Amino acid sequence: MPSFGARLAAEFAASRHLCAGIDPHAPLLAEWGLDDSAAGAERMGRDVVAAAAGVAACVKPQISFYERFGSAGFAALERVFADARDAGLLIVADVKRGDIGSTFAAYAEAWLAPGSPLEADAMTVAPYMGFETLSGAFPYVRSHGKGLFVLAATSNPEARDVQTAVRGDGRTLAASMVASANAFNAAESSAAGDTGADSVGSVGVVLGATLKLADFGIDTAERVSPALPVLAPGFGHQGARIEDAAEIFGGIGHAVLANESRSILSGGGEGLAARVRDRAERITEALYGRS
Ligand SMILES: O=C(O)c1cc(=O)[nH]c(=O)n1[C@@H]1O[C@H](COP(=O)(O)O)[C@@H](O)[C@H]1O
Repeated sequence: MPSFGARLAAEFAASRHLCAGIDPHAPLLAEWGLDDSAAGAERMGRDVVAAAAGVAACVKPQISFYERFGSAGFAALERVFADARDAGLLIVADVKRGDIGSTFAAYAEAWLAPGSPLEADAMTVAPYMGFETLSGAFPYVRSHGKGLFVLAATSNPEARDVQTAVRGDGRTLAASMVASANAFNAAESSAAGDTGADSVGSVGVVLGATLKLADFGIDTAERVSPALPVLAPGFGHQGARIEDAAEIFGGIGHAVLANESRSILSGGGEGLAARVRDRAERITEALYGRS
């Protein structure tokens, strides 16, 4: 299995940078004429997968909306994942897990181990118990083509106080997560002898598109090798404009996955495919000046 970074690099080479969010909020299910149930959430998820196939780089199911329904929700999610795998879409499980190392390792097993019922390609992780607590996921990253997206500078306004806090070494908490992800990727690529100019790391960060990243101590002009994958939520409903992606992310924009969830899902199931295609074209145009 190629590394997650290599699989992302293939998506970027095909100019695919959209991450289609699967967030079955109750009001959206109602708008789609679906029940607020595991079956409704499954239908919406599978429809997003069908619309995103060949158009988006990945789908990002937000697990909370499935967890609401207990075991039925997880069974529904397994079928959404199966469709995504069949469609060749990368699956980013938005689980935002974080814990002491030994427990985190079990979360990593649940979401990243080959053959696990909920096997995804990458998961979102909360590093606020220490970046090193994430190490239980590293064997899946190293040997099974899996990836992580580490929360660094999140799109929500409440995050600012915590994530701009300055550590003893002078770095903001957000910038230290970026540095840790870059250091992991650099060490892995040199161990693997994969230092090509187009190489992409397997451990990325979450940077909200709603933010002025400089305020978080993040230097977007700094191009690193391997490239740092950036999962960028905040477009659409939270106010950031996909047209501004190049301006927001600067030199690190070429490895951005632009996520939109509610703005793609709202308006009912009918126009879904057109909305997904529209966002995919717009992000390509924003990053490359063409669609
Ligand atoms: O990790 C995430 O995906 C995430 C991080 C962040 O900083 N902000 C953020 O909104 N998200 C997720 O991205 C999605 C955004 O949804 P919309 O605002 O509807 O596009 C939700 O699933 C959030 O949980």
